[in-house]
Amino acid sequence: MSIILSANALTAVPPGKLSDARVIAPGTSSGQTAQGASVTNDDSENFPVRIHHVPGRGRGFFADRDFTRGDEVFQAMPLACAISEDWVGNTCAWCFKFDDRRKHHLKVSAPGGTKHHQACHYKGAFCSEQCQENAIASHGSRHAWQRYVAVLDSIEAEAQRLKATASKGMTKAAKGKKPKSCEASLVFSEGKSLTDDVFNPDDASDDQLAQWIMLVWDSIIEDRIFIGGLPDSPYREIARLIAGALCHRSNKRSNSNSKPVCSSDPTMWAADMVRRSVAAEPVAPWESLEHMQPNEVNWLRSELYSLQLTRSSEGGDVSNPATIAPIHLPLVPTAAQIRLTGWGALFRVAAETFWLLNGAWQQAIEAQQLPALEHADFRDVYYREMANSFGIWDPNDPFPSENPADDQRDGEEHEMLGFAIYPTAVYFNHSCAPNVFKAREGRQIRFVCLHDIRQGEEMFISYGSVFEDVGERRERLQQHYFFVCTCDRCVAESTAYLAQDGC
Ligand SMILES: C[S@@+](CC[C@H](N)C(=O)[O-])C[C@H]1O[C@@H](n2cnc3c(N)ncnc32)[C@H](O)[C@@H]1O
Repeated sequence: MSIILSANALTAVPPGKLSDARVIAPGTSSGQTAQGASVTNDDSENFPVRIHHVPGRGRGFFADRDFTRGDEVFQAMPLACAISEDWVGNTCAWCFKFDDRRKHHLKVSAPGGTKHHQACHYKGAFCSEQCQENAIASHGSRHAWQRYVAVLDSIEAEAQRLKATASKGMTKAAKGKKPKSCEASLVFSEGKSLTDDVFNPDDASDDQLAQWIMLVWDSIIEDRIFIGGLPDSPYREIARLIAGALCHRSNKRSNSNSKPVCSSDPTMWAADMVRRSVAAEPVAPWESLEHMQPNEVNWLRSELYSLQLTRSSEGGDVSNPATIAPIHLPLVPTAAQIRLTGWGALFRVAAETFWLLNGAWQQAIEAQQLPALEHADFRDVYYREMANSFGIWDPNDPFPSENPADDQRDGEEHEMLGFAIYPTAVYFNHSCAPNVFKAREGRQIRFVCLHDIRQGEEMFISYGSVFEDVGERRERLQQHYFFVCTCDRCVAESTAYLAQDGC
């Protein structure tokens, strides 16, 4: 992907256009398309890639036939996207076409507003009536579309309210009155009362950690922790992206004709999802999101590790794990601990984003007949967006570039207009010497071979720049995607580096 994690991690890169219902026939080359091509749930053997598990990397896409440079692997369609606040007026909300003069004249606005309100407080714009119709159709009905826009409208109203409340708080503080918040000192207080009631997360299984996270979130909701904070702009955009995904799910659940996922074979359902998202449905199916790596536990482990490193700089030796004091977490986290400890603070941004969306959702529920927003539903999308979403870059990179080295650039020096979840494309692992290129065409991403690829080889994209040195690349990937890159190039370069250092 040019996975770019949006605000967080992988904002994968460039995507494409829709609505001409094209599917790449398996075995055809770039540009050759076929209406309703034959990738179906019953003949996934025609799907040109297979999903296999790779030790240390999880699932990955492997070529199921020989490809030559320039061949298209498949095309992917987003399930949900968010245009960044800075570019809402310039970017078509459907095909992502950019206009630096903000000439897209069809505004996305909630029904019933005044003319002034509609002109000034729109949630996006379309470059053509066709794009507007495509967007409405993607929600299944005009009513469902209006419901989605109403939620976007409420997010904006809620954000304005929080901004006003925050600036009142600042005025008070400036007059010498303390703001009510008790988070002034985010003390790292674990270890102060080491008892049997604590555990070391390094010793806990992923399932145990997932259950512990549930307890933290139950308390966040019950005790209304981190409520009223205004998350930064990228997280407000994530709130919009989650709103889009959850509205699609609500539409899906009310549509009794929707087709269940019937296979446990990952290649089978990937083939089915790609076929449906490109040919049959104008957005990727909701179930495709549920197959994606959830990332929440990986995120927590990575953040806790960073906290340990921060502390280690005051005495521990980062290169010697034995000197890094373990973090102890309470088995039953209390509201006070979540509010006041360093580990509790790790949940702040997600919680603020949840409360923002929840406030908006509450406003929209009654009029729009939406089900209540559960924190588990929110987290389902929030943590999957991390390390799994693709950046929408402008300009699109053409393929091939005049300079072949440019084919490996991943949005560098481009403007990121927003980000989107392409659930059928997330099985491309990363390599710092990728063999697949992400080419955005409007709303779609076409995955195109950078080199000849033999049947059985793994297919890789890059999750960001491949022009840094191995240390910088690994650090960025660890920070944004929570993994130590084990691609052949990183392994070779780090081995050469250690050999040079006499290690
Ligand atoms: C977008 S997902 C790719 C699909 C993923 N392997 C799965 O099973 O769903 C990104 C995740 O794959 C793994 N990954 C991708 N490329 C890797 C690499 N070069 N080295 C190690 N892990 C990698 C990491 O866990 C990363 O967070």
